[in-house]
Amino acid sequence: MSDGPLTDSTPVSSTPIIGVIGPPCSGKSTVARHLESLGGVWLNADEIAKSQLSEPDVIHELKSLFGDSIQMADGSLSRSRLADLVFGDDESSHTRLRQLEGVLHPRTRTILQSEIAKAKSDRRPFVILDVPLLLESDYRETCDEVWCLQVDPDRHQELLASRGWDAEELERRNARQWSWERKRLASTRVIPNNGTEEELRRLVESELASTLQSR
Ligand SMILES: CC(C)(COP(=O)(O)OP(=O)(O)OC[C@H]1O[C@@H](n2cnc3c(N)ncnc32)[C@H](O)[C@@H]1O)[C@@H](O)C(=O)NCCC(=O)NCCS
Ligand SMILES: Nc1ncnc2c1ncn2[C@@H]1O[C@H](COP(=O)(O)OP(=O)(O)OP(=O)(O)O)[C@@H](O)[C@H]1O
Repeated sequence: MSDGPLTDSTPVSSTPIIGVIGPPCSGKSTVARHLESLGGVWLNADEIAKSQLSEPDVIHELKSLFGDSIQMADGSLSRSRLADLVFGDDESSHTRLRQLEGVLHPRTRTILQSEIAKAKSDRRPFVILDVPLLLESDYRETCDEVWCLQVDPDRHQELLASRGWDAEELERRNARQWSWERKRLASTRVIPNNGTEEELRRLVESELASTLQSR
């Protein structure tokens, strides 16, 4: 492990951007959280997209697209109702997912780009770009490295269970993403996550050291 995060001597251009991708519920956020504890700036696209769902103009636009039933009594949008509308395997679900992405992705991209620019100007040691659809949304060229989580099927079932997801929930989301093989081919490192969190943390530290030393 290098002697700690890079200091202020980090030239602006050298803030490396590490993309983290992998199947749903495979450990991306766990990896990103540990990288953040090692000095990185964690940019979480899922959380940014979720935050947009409480913006009044987004609520208005999505209600006009999908109807009032997506809004709950407290005025917020129901993510589970939205998931049921967009993650089906019929053509109308595909259309609705494209409509939802059309509302959320441009906003998410603007925020991500602004946060990346800030991290560079602040000469932060590195940025973690935690974007499930990183490749599908053309962020590959933004990254200096892309780490792809790998999880064995049995282990994946355990992680899914800890989230309360069944195989069907995983499949309906997987079906709307690139295959794991295609993601691996576009990645610079594969991060197996088939052991304990401590083993994952140790692997993350050694891969980060390798990434920073190769700069
Ligand atoms: C439909 C929504 C409201 C469901 O919310 P929910 O809390 O159930 O899921 P959450 O947002 O935490 O996503 C969990 C996982 O689902 C998968 N997923 C989410 N959106 C998509 C999508 N558009 N295409 C494929 N997979 C997706 C990802 O693996 C993600 O990590 C939400 O997924 C959403 O708004 N998706 C559209 C915006 C988007 O594309 N987000 C991904 C950021 S790259
Ligand atoms: N090595 C591990 N040992 C035990 N639990 C783990 C391990 N890795 C991840 N988990 C747990 O599995 C669940 C999914 O992990 P995480 O949220 O990091 O996945 P994710 O890929 O970010 O999910 P999403 O697709 O929703 O973004 C979490 O409850 C997390 O605590």
